[in-house]
Amino acid sequence: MPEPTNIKVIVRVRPYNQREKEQNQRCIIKVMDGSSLLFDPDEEDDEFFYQGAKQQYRDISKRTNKKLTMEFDRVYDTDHTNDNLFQECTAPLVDAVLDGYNCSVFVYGATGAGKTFTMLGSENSPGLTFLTMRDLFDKIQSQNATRKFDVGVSYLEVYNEQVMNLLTRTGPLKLREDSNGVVVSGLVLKPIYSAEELLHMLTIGNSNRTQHPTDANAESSRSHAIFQVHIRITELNTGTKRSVKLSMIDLAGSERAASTKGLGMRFKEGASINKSLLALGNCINKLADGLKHIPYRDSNLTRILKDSLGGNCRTLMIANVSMSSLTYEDTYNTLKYASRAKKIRSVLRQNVLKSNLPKEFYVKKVTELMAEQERLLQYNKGLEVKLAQLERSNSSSSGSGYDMMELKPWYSRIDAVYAAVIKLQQCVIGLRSKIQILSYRQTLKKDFEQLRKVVTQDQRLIQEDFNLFSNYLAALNARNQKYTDELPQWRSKLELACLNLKKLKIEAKESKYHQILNVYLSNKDLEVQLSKQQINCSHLTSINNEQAENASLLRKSFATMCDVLHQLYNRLEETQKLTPEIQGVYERLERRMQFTVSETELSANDIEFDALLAEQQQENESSLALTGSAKKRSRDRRYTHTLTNSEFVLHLGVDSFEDTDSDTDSGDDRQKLFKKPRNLDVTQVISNNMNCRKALTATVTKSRPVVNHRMVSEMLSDQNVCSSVDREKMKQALIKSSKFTTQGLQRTCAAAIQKENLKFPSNCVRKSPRALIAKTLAGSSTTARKPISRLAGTSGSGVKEAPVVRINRAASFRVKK
Ligand SMILES: Nc1ncnc2c1ncn2[C@@H]1O[C@H](COP(=O)(O)OP(=O)(O)OP(=O)(O)O)[C@@H](O)[C@H]1O
Repeated sequence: MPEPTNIKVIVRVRPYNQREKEQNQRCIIKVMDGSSLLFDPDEEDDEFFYQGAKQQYRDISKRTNKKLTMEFDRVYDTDHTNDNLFQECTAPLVDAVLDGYNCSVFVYGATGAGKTFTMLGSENSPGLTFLTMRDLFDKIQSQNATRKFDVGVSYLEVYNEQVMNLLTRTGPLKLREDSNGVVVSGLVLKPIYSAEELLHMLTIGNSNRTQHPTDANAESSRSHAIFQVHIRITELNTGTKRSVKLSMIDLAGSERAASTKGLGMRFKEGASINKSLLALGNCINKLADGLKHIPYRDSNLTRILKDSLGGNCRTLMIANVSMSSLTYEDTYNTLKYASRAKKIRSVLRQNVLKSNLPKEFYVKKVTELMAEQERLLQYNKGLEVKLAQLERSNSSSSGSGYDMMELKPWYSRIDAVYAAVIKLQQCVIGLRSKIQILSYRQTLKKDFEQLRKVVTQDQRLIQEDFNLFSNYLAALNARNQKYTDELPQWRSKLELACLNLKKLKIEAKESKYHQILNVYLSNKDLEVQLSKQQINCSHLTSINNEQAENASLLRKSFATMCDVLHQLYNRLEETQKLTPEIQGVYERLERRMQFTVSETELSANDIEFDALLAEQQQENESSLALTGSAKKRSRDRRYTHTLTNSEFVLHLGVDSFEDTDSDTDSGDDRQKLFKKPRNLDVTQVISNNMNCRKALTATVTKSRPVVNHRMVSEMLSDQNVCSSVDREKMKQALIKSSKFTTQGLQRTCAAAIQKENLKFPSNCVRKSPRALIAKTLAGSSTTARKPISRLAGTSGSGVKEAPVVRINRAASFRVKK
């Protein structure tokens, strides 16, 4: 709020100077107390001497004393120092400046009255400007945490009505007026960051000030000096900005030309000074009288001081006077002006920078905020209504509402039962997996042992190794037995857990929360299924690794044995020691090896196997997504499928373990699914243990007789066999024998011919059996028929028995390998 205030006026009385002392002038100022003085008092010993004798009567030529008592805000006697003035008068102005008020201090008085001494002081006694600026910077430093200060200074002098920049010694500068008041054109503020810098600027300006000695003052300032500090204050928390200025003005001395005895330039200076001071006096008078029109424009000094005198400014006027009667008139004038100035009232307000935003912006903003407040109030009301509804529905747990507090115990019970089922299921399946793997190892070791016995000639070694083998086998047996013994115990625990689960499900069905609980139970069932799948998968991986390892070992051993065997066979043959028994063994061996299917058939198997895996995978995935009856139907389908592919199931050995959902699966089903692994023999292992493939190829091999039939027809065409009788017999015999592949059959025939007709090289049997047969037929029908008759079997039992073929074994084996 703007506050009306008066200019504060203080009077400072300086002591006598040397000249005054010498002239023994009387004291015209008597300081009565801190705020009043008596101008031109009566002299205490006002004695009148005439011709050296004291007279009883007063000197009638002497002027009567004025004895004017004057009141000011403060009167400082001669013994007061600059520091006293600072503490009492300008220090409070510093606080006012930092509060956002413009402040001015100006000194007024006759030349030599002590204005410069008061404002600038001396080395020993710094003046008000120095003390005030130092205090200002101290206070700025102490407020740096909450406010930002931008400080700039200017130092001007008005000399002979010209405005000069004392800091840059430039000018004259022009004055103009704008909305902010009087502005000095071209004046650039000097930014200041420390008190020292500021005082340095002050010193520079003082040194540039125009001074000339006068009769009244040896260092008389002939200009008005205006030192201004401009401060922009930014409140860091609110961002509010203020722009203030503190002006320290040292006026040139008011003087009478007579007293200064100025001539020429000095006279002109004096006239100019007097003109500006006269204008100042006029302004003060009119301001004191409360007139509206103030003639500030009468001089540059009053234009510059416009703010300080009648504007928004807290102003301190220091009237400097001498106590000597030598400056009687000047002192009287000074005191009169000071008294007048005391009556000037100004209206103060804090300087807060105006925002550039238009009023409409704030109106709009306020409207928006009010609308937002209204919206939030409505929203709040809505929330309160919803909260009340929720509280009501919570308190009444009837109807479709449910109470979590009641459901929690259900969830806890279900979780506990399912956790037990999953854990026990893991134990049972894990045990079975171990038993199966151990059984497999036992069987395999036994088979190996038998084979080793056959091939090892050193009986002593056999005995030693047999002991080791027996120990190993016994250890396997013991472990297997341990697991087998433990299994029933775990199975019964699992069954008990399944029973508990079943009871819990029935209980849940009868509960009022059955819908929620059913969903929860279904999820839990899926968790059980998932756990089972994971254990199965892990078992399959381990058993598959073991089998693959053994298969590799056996394959290598068998290859070596075949080589040895066929070398022995050749030796026997060469030495005519080949007996029908040995040949029969070979025959059986070859038959066993003929489980290998053709490339085409393998591809077909692969495709079917992949399709089956894909189907299985799909079912697994869909079973996870199914719940309730849909899941049950899906499971039934899967079990049916598994049973129809029993070979596949057997190979995996662990496909079906107990199903926890025992109310949907019969015990028989489980029994069927729970088969022990097959007792594997050597040939099964050689076939890479892919019994599952064999099972899957069963459907493919069904078409084999058709293939063979076509092959045999082709083979026994007119081109190959001349006699229709032989052809028919051979055809029948070969049709019965479904063990030959197309190429195998041709080679068999070719080998038989080659055996009988040694002129044919043996490699023809392998490379071009068909050509060999054709050549034979073309060369000699009897020669060609000879092996054929043998092939057809002369005993008459050829149809029932497998044809006895004298095969070139080496060629045959080479082909197979
Ligand atoms: N209060 C004081 N105590 C002691 N000496 C003072 C005091 N005031 C002024 N003087 C002395 O009086 C002399 C004149 O003072 P100063 O120069 O301040 O006068 P002035 O008013 O500035 O004169 P001008 O207007 O001519 O510049 C100086 O020598 C100064 O030291």
